[in-house]
Amino acid sequence: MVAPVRRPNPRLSNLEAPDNPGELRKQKKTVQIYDTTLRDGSQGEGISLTVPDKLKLAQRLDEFGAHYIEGGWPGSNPKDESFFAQCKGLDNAKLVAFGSTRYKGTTCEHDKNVQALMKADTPVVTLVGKAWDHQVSVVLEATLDENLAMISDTVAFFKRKGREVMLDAEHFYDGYKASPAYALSCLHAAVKAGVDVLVLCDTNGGTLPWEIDEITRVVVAEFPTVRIGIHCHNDMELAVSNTIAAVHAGATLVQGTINGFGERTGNANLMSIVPTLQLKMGHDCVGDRLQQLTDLSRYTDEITNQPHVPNRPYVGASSFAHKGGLHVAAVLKDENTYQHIDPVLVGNERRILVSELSGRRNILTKAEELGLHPADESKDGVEWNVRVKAVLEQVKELENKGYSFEGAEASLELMLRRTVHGYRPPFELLDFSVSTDNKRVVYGNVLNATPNNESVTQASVKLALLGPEDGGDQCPTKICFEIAEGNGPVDAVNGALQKCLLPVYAPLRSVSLVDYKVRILDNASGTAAITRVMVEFEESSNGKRWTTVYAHPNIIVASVNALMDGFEVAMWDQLPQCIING
Ligand SMILES: CC(=O)SCCNC(=O)CCNC(=O)[C@H](O)C(C)(C)COP(=O)(O)OP(=O)(O)OC[C@H]1O[C@@H](n2cnc3c(N)ncnc32)[C@H](O)[C@@H]1OP(=O)(O)O
Ligand SMILES: CC(C)C(=O)C(=O)O
Repeated sequence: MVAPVRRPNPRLSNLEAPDNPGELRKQKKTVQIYDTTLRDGSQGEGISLTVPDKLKLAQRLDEFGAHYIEGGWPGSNPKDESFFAQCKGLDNAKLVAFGSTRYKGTTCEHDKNVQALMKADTPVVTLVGKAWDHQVSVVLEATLDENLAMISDTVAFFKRKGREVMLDAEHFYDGYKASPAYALSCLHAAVKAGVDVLVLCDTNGGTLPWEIDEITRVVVAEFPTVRIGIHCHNDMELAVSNTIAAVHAGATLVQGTINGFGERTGNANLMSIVPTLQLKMGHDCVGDRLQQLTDLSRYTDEITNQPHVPNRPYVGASSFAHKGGLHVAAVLKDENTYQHIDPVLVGNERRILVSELSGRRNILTKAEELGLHPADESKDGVEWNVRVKAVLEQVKELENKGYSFEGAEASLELMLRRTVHGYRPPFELLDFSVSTDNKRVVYGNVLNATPNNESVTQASVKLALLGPEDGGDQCPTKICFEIAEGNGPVDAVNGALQKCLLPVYAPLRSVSLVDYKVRILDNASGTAAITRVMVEFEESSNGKRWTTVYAHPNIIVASVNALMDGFEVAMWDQLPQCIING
């Protein structure tokens, strides 16, 4: 039987945020966070979590203050079953097992999926039930009444077993638009069977925020004593907005995933929803633990082996990165001029970038971050401001030639340090040369010959090792000439440089080249194009990383200079060992 329904009342539609704090406080409520990264999130392409990964993530979500953690679908695969067998001792969150309502034509006692859910032995069970008549006919190939019985039987079964039960009403919004009476009757069937939470799903992600608002209000009014939840997908990039709209309309539980991971274009991103609910709408979700947000997001990227997305709101590396000179100047006077919140609230930080779009203040801030202070630098009578201006001009000029300092702060640091009065580089490159011999070699006998190319690259470098300024006779400048072979030009030059430098700067042994990126800047010039080389280094003793940049029409010149700069950075804090007779 289909239950009677109330039609949506357009006058109920109201997307305006309360505009006075009193009203906001009145509406402030706890919104429960239901994380489904371990279940719906792992339906995202490219995401495959091991059981230990799932256990670690569940632990982190628990520490973060999620109210519910959906661990998986126990009837789906052995991995999820094993997760439920091992996941014990969450402090704050309730563990949830997910599965579908019983299959048609059977009973809960005989349904494999239902029995697997039982075996998972979790305090909470979430059931997906169809709420769109079209899907019932086409996908389940069941009658509308049979679907209602599948919902109510399964909810009642788990209620009898003492579980907290949620119904994820699949396709609810599309179902409501197609047939409001039937969609609501699915919810009524669950409520009559004792369901604890009705979760309205925008399964295909195709519903607009004002439709979510209007339909959610109808459900909230229809079931005033039942908790209403929301589950959105991001097919129109509206999953976060739609979730927020549902809460504004009365939902008190939100389902979503960390970083929005999920099938197709993903699920609603809890990393945007939680701070918005707390900081903009005054609801309570995880309290002060909101400061763990950025860490949680990046930890999850690591564990799922996904690249960090810098422009993710709130948690991205660029979320509070300021580049334009005017913005930087303003933010330094008052952060709120170009920031909508204090990044500390979500565990993130403000960053100042340096590029051709910078003004003086970008450079001044960087210099301060590096501990270079005007007071130290005026010994030669040149004003600090004059130096900064010179560096700014150099940045703009070099970016015009193909450099990019945003991703290579070490090169900027070098430029700043080199302007400091009395700065003495640890070495100077006097000469270098590289040659590659490529020989065609034929292996085997005449009948069965395998042609191959064998190449050997050799590099030589001539360096002046400068030593300390006051080294005098004890530690004079030394000329070093070394030759090395390598797999290619960069490897060979690197080898020769290290031969010269290691005897003088022993700690350089723990420095390695971890990334090497080449980009052709004016591809119209073909092989004569300017090449930008970025080299990333790592100091293994402390995990410190830095990147240098150089641009030149000759890829080898660009690479050697970026390498040399990287070594210079590594040698700043190290005292040279003098070699008198080396
Ligand atoms: C919107 C969502 O995200 S829902 C979650 C989707 N996630 C997943 O499907 C991941 C886990 N799934 C699985 O491991 C498998 O699909 C299983 C174990 C659940 C089912 O596997 P199988 O029994 O081999 O069935 P299969 O996946 O081929 O087909 C699904 C069956 O479930 C039925 N079904 C679908 N939804 C429901 C539902 N809400 N209630 C009851 N039965 C349902 C379908 O009608 C179909 O049965 P049919 O083949 O008799 O028509
Ligand atoms: C099963 C549910 C929660 C789902 O993913 C959806 O309907 O979008």
